[in-house]
Amino acid sequence: MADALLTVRGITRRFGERTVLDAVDLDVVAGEAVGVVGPNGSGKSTLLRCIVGADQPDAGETLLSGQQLDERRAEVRRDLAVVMDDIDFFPDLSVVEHLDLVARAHGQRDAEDLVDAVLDEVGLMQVSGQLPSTLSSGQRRRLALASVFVRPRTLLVLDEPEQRLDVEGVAWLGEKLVAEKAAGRGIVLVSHDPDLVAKVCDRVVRLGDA
Ligand SMILES: Nc1ncnc2c1ncn2[C@@H]1O[C@H](COP(=O)(O)OP(=O)(O)OP(=O)(O)O)[C@@H](O)[C@H]1O
Repeated sequence: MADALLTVRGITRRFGERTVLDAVDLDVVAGEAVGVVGPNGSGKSTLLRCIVGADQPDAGETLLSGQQLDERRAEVRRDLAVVMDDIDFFPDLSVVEHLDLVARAHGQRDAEDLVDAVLDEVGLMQVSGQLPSTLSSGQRRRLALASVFVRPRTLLVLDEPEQRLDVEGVAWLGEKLVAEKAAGRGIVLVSHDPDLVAKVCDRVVRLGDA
């Protein structure tokens, strides 16, 4: 059995009387992508929030590489790359400065070359000197994705990463995520794009069928 990067057991989340997640299990091993799909309101984002520690489940546990998630530990933060809702950017740091900050804060060697390569890959080179407030919504999404690809990562947790990307952007994202798997990384992908899920995911967990 390959290394278990993520083990989710019995995650249950209730809001008032409503049980949104009822004992959900999910495993991701190295080099594997698991899709999480289901209709609006079925609990996909809630599940991801529980996995990354942004929300507290009523029951169940999440293990990263066999250990409880503790975001205070630098090695845990290094392993886990997350793109959820729009991330907040520093209003006074340019695109390249954001990526440089993320790469250096995570101790990446050759940060400058890495940032250059990712800027090129995500199509932000031309706007690299601009502030986030001057980017289009799709460009801001690309910046959020670029932030993941300039940092170390073992497990990617992505909530609708294709949002607001153009057709070429979604095609690029699919190729990139397949390459991430080939590099031995694990992926949890929430998406409403069936083609992206089919291209990237080895298995699918469906929520909201109860
Ligand atoms: N903090 C909260 N308080 C009350 N209800 C909440 C809270 N967070 C989520 N919910 C409810 O839980 C349900 C699941 O929400 P969630 O955002 O996980 O759905 P989703 O599957 O990601 O939906 P979408 O496809 O629209 O993104 C929704 O009915 C939502 O209203």
